[in-house]
Amino acid sequence: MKVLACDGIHEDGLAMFRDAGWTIEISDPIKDPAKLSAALEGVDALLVRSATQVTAEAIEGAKQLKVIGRAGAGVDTIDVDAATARGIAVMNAPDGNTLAAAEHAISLLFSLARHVPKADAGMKAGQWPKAGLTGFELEGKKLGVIGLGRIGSTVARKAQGIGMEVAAFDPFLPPAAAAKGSVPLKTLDDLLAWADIVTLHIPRTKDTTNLISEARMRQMKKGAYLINAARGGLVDEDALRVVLDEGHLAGAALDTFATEPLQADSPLRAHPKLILTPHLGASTSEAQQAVSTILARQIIDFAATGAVAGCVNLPPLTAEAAREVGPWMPLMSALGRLAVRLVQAPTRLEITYAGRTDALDTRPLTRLLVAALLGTSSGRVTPVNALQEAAARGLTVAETVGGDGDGFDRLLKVRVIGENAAGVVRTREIEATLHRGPRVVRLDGVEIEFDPLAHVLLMRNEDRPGMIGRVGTLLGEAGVNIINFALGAAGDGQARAAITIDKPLGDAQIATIKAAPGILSLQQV
Ligand SMILES: NC(=O)c1ccc[n+]([C@@H]2O[C@H](COP(=O)([O-])OP(=O)(O)OC[C@H]3O[C@@H](n4cnc5c(N)ncnc54)[C@H](O)[C@@H]3O)[C@@H](O)[C@H]2O)c1
Ligand SMILES: O=C(O)CC[C@@H](O)C(=O)O
Repeated sequence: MKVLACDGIHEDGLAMFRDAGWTIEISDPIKDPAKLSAALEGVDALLVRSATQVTAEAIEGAKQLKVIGRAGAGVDTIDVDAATARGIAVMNAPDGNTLAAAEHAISLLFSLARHVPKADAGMKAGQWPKAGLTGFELEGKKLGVIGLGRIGSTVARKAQGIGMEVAAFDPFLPPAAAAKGSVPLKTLDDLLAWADIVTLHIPRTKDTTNLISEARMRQMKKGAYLINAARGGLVDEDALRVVLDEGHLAGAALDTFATEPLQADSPLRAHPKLILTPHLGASTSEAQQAVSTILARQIIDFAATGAVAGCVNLPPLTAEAAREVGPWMPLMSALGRLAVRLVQAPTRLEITYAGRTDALDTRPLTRLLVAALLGTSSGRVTPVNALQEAAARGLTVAETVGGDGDGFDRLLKVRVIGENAAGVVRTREIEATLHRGPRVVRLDGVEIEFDPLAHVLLMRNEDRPGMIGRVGTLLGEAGVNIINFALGAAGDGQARAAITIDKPLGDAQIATIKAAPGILSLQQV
């Protein structure tokens, strides 16, 4: 497995990849999508911070890429929709830099209150710039936090610690979290009108872009301050200069910008009421060590066991749950491939997990079966995009959990339904379990047992003596060994057989057996 690490990923995480046997390629930020696309050739996992933009174009041809890992929180630099459509998992490590980002926001708060950057610049320029740098005290001032998630709530706690009055706006906060928090919630309008300082801690999305528009800045108190250490594009930068010039806002501190790096000639750089830092929120050695190692653990485990943590486009699966579903995974893939051989172009798939299902997380199993079923025909389908692809291709997937295991500890029933070219609806049913490995135990209600991972011939024949011998002779003549011959009476004068063989048959050999008297159908799966 190979990882491409861009943007300066901390060595400790890279060492974990090396220890797990991965090959590592380290790169400076790759800004050109065509260059990134070329660099992704043969890469299984891409690691980025905020500099490398992972666009749809960049990952379009990345055949081997399985995971994009963001060593940090915001995934706005990654086209997650494009990654999902290509079946690529996107992971982040937001817990690793919460403290660093919160502390940086607090440092900007103090810098604004006490003019630290201006004082420092004046001193370095040979002045004694005391006059004009009178600040204000933070204790007793009102801090309005927009976004009370990991970073926002940490900022709130620290600001309360220095005696500030804190309130927040976060319409998406789960009610339980809102109820137990010590930070009162306000509407955005009320918060803007109430706060002496407003600090942003929300992701950049379609809905939050330019959230702090000129109109919103004008809702803030005259003489108030604004801090954006979350994401560029949340604040209208042109409007900010206008309200600062007019004196409506007294100052602002920005760590993040609509375009990064900020252009050398940006008018923001020269503004006397602005404090600027170059996206330093996560730049502590502790945070970089943490995000890199958290991400490495998540990606290594995902590749090795299927455990899913910190993934924005797959449901989580704990290591314990992954251990439980792990043995079922080869069976699911095999059943997906078998289902589509039985009914080509299916329109409906019904999966029932019966028997003991309490500890079984069925979501990854269903995704795996659907991925195998759809991936057989075309395109790159993985558990990440399986359900999306199913919907796009007109395949309805229904999952039922529970029901009688029919004597098995766990029994999996797969019904696959589709129409042939003549409009005839076909329904086939497979029942399978794990018993000394993957086992199909019934096919269309007939008890025949076989290993769906092996080379298998599925046969329908007239239920009369001599059939086994006839087929055995023909296979022997074809130089093929029979490993197992499972036969079951279908009750309609016909029998079903699953013949496990040691190597696949060629088309001509299949045609010869099919033509034998009494053989009604023969299919190699
Ligand atoms: N400057 C940096 O280096 C740096 C470092 C880390 C994170 N960040 C930024 O900080 C953001 C927040 O990180 P986090 O770990 O706290 O994320 P989080 O998901 O824990 O919290 C985000 C909060 O914002 C809320 N929210 C979403 N949309 C909102 C809206 N329109 N109005 C109000 N609240 C809204 C959510 O409900 C959530 O509670 C990240 O998305 C990232 O962009 C920046
Ligand atoms: O990697 C960085 O320096 C910034 C990361 C930060 O913006 C994040 O979203 O986690």
